[in-house]
Amino acid sequence: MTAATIINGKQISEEIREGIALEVQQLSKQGVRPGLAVVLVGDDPASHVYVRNKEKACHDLGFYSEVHRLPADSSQEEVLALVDKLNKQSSIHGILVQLPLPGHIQEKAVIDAIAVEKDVDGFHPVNVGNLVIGDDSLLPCTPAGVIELIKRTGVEISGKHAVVIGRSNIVGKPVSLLLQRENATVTMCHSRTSNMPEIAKQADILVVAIGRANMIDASYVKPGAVIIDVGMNRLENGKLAGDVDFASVKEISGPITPVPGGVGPMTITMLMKNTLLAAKRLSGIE
Ligand SMILES: Nc1nc(=O)c2c([nH]1)NC[C@@H]1CN(c3ccc(C(=O)N[C@@H](CCC(=O)O)C(=O)O)cc3)C=[N+]21
Repeated sequence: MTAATIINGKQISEEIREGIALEVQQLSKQGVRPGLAVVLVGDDPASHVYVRNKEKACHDLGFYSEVHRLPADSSQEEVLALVDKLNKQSSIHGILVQLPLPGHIQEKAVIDAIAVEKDVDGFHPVNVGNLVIGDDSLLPCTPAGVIELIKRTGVEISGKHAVVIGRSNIVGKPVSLLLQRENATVTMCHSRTSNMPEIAKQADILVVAIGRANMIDASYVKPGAVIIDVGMNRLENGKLAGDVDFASVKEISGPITPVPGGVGPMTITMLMKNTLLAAKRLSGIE
C-alpha cells in the first residue's frame, strides 16, 4: 500500500488566507477594516500559542486587532462590562473570549452577552441554534476548518459514514451537524461508548476530538479512511500531540492531518474568515 497523504493544514490555510487578504484590500476601498477583539482572562499557558498565532494572522491580513488581558481574579461583572463595550465599538466586528474562563466566572453568561453578529466563535446560542436548523450563521471555527480540510482531500462526503469521537459543544457536536449537512451518515462516539474501536472502524471519515494524547491507534481505523485529528495535547516534553497515534495510523489510513500543522492553523483561518464576514455584514456590504 502507498503511504497516506498528509493533509497540510498550514498550506491550505495559507491559500485561504491569500483570498481573505484580497478581500480585505477590496473592503479597504469602501473604508472598512475588519477588526477582531480577543479577551483573555488569567494566564492559562495553553492560550498563549493560540493568541500569538491569531495576532500574527490579523497582522498579516491587515485586520485591526485588540487583545484584552484581564487578571485571573477579574469579576464576572468586569468581563461583562468589557464585552458590552466591545459590542458597541464600531471598529470591532468580531469578539472572541478565550475559553476556558477562570472557575468563578460563568462561561454561559459571558458567551450569551456577546452580540450575535460579532460572535466569530459561533458559540452564542442563537448561532448554535441556526446551525442546528441549517440557517445561515457564524460557524464555529474548528468545525468549519475540519469540513474544509475534508473537502480539500477530494474525498466525497455525501453518502459516506462519518464517525465523530467526542461530543463537546465546541467541536464534536457542531462537527457532527456540519457533516450531516454535507449528507454524511454520522455516528457520534464518546467516553461512554462501549464498543468504540468497532464503530470507528466502520468510518470512511473519522474525526477525533477527545483530548487524550495518541489514544486512537490503527485498531480504530478502516484502511483508507480520512483521519482528522482535532486533539491538541501538550506532552511533558513540551511537544504537541494529537489524539491520534499518527505513526501507526498513517500506515493504514487514507489522508490524515498531522498535529501540529493540521486542524490548528485552519481554526485560526476560519476565525479570520468569520471576522471578515462579520465586518461585511455589519457594514451592510453583504
Ligand atoms: N473562545 C475560544 N475559541 C477558540 O477557538 C479556542 C479557545 N477559546 N480556547 C483555546 C482553544 C485552542 N485553540 C487553538 C487554535 C489553534 C492553534 C494552533 O494554531 N495550533 C498550531 C500551532 C501549534 C504550536 O506550534 O504549538 C498547529 O496546530 O499547528 C492552537 C490552539 C483555539 N481555541
